[in-house]
Amino acid sequence: MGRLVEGTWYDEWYDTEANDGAFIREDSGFRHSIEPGGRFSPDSGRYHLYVSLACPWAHRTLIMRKLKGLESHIGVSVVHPHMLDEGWVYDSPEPLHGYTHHHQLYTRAKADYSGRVTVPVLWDRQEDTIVNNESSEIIRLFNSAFDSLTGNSDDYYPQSLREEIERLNRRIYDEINNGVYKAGFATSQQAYEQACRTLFAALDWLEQLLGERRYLAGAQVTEADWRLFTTLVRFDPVYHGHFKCNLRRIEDYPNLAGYTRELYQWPGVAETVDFWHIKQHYYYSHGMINPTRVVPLGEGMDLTLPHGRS
Ligand SMILES: N[C@@H](CCC(=O)N[C@@H](CS)C(=O)NCC(=O)O)C(=O)O
Repeated sequence: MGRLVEGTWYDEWYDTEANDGAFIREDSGFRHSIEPGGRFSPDSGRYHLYVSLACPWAHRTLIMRKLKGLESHIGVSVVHPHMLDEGWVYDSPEPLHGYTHHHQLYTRAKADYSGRVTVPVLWDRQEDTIVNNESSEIIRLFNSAFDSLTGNSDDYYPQSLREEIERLNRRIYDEINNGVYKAGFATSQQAYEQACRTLFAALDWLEQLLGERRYLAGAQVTEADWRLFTTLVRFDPVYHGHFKCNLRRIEDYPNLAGYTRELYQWPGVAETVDFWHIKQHYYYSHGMINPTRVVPLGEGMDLTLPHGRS
């Protein structure tokens, strides 16, 4: 774990001291768009996606790449699950530049880059730079920018539901997606308890909502569901133990459990879920939380059982 400061790599853990033990996530640094006729146009083979199979943010982009039929148009490289003092690394050199370290991509894009070095990264081969490293924006690019290329016009961010999706995303991001990290990375009792209680209040809210609606925004699956799914699928095997989010398991929530199973069983989605990477990454990488780096055996609930939602 570390960061770049003016293009030089420094090994350091998150600084929570300045914030009374609370973890505060840094904003992503590259935020370009892809549009026909723009600087970055939606061409086949032009873009490459760098991901971790463990990372819930990167996982969103893999799901959207799959659902939108982009696999033959956008290549993928996967980092090793252990993120240690050199940050994310590649088992074998990545195909575009032969780099072994993910931070080399950041300094390739910006020689004096300062900030965290995260996945996912969407890379442009043509300009040899990072288009975007913010998953919430990458999934929206995937949702619509390449439709004329793929002929796939499935819409996970439909105009008529945008307001509701944004409302859901805001609370789910803050209290659940990022909420598990706030609980897990907290270094004071108070910061942990606050994050943990807020997280479970939000899960209780969703349990009720999913008793009234098939999917979060109503009758159709939207990006809000996929953004939530990548946290839910990691919850019982990792966040419940490793991040101390242990007031309840997802399996203890009938609606959330069925919903997680349904989304896992959605065509193409199970192939994007890799529990070996997920467990290895969290339990092995965070030495300050799990100093022995022993990885537990359990994988949480059986996601292949009938989901029972209709
Ligand atoms: N806001 C970013 C967050 C991405 C993120 O934090 N990824 C984690 C992996 S789960 C990472 O690469 N962390 C490395 C670090 O913080 O140094 C997004 O959603 O794309």
